[in-house]
Amino acid sequence: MGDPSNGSALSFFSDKSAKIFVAGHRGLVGSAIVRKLRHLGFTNLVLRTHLELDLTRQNDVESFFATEKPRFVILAAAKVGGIHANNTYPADFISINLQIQTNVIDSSYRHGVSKLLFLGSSCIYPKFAPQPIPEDALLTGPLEPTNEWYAVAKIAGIKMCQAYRIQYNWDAISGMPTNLYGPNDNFHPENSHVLPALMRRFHEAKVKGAKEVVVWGTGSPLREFLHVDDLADAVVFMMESYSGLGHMNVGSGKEVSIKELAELVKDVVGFEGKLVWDTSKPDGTPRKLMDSSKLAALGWTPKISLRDGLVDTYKWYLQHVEQ
Ligand SMILES: NC(=O)C1=CN([C@@H]2O[C@H](COP(=O)(O)OP(=O)(O)OC[C@H]3O[C@@H](n4cnc5c(N)ncnc54)[C@H](OP(=O)(O)O)[C@@H]3O)[C@@H](O)[C@H]2O)C=CC1
Ligand SMILES: C[C@H]1O[C@H](OP(=O)(O)OP(=O)(O)OC[C@H]2O[C@@H](n3cnc4c(=O)[nH]c(N)nc43)[C@H](O)[C@@H]2O)[C@@H](O)[C@@H](O)C1=O
Repeated sequence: MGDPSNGSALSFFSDKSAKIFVAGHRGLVGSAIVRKLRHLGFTNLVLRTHLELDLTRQNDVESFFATEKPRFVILAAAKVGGIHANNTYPADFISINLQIQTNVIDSSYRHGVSKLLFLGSSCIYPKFAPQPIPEDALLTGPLEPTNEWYAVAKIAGIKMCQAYRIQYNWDAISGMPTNLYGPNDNFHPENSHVLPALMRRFHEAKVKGAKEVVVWGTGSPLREFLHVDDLADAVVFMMESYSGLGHMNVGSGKEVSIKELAELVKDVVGFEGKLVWDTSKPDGTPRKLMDSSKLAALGWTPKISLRDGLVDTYKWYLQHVEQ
């Protein structure tokens, strides 16, 4: 067995015709990765919608890999949602995610994929982790209860990549993004994350001339936001430049309170009424700023400010979601 921290020396950028399976290509993250890969000149992307290939079905995933034999896999398919969805559908969040990632990681290995990147989330860390959160805070304390089922699945994904690297010297890496936003986000009123939920609510209130908008929780939790185009840039960067055993944090390094975020979204959307806080809704984890210095030391930094990213996302929302 070789050194599990080395993995493959194959360059991702050297062959733009290499077959790449981007799982979850219609989602927020997958669609940004596809945009980035196409922009870089990659020509051989293999893509399947959920309807065409349900990744929870082991036999179908197995046949897909046996037929398509991709060289690279970027796993951005998952059951995803905000605090309410995570808290309401714990069985879906743990079982669907465990199934998708187990099927895709194992079939990728067995069908000769050269390198796979698995995406987790900053919710893998303990609720009261040191801030900013270093990668080695993983499994040092209890999880935030509103998303522990999803977090346990994501931790299992990291460990599965590590186990396959250790046992088979296979190049599977994991990236842990912070809270993301951008084009193709989920703008569902209840099941989405805070940023798209507020953008929609403020927009609808502005259109209707409402006097106030309800925002969940106390407004005091702190969150770190990253535009999904920055994440896609980090993903291709890691595909080229990182082949290690440890998972890698991917954040903007900047945090805002939910109250500050709400004021910013309100301003970008142009809603002029007031905010009302519904404290019967959960705050979730009080703070989760990640320490992304490991990735920065390899040479990657984010480029899009929160305000610029919000303006860009609101333009997209007006063109694509608003009726
Ligand atoms: N959004 C965020 O703030 C964050 C996301 N992440 C991670 O990034 C990754 C992508 O998330 P995001 O883009 O936001 O999620 P989305 O919900 O926007 O997209 C998820 C994608 O997964 C696909 N999918 C879901 N279930 C299945 C299935 N059973 N079979 C096949 N495809 C399926 C969906 O396909 P279809 O469209 O065809 O239904 C969709 O394209 C996830 O691993 C998530 O944990 C990490 C941190 C933060
Ligand atoms: C990315 C991450 O996303 C989830 O964790 P979260 O960071 O808590 O995500 P959230 O965006 O849903 O909420 C952030 C904060 O914002 C507040 N908040 C206000 N008003 C609304 C609102 O209208 N909708 C939502 N969803 N939240 C609101 C809300 O009460 C909370 O204090 C994980 O489950 C997990 O999926 C994960 O990994």
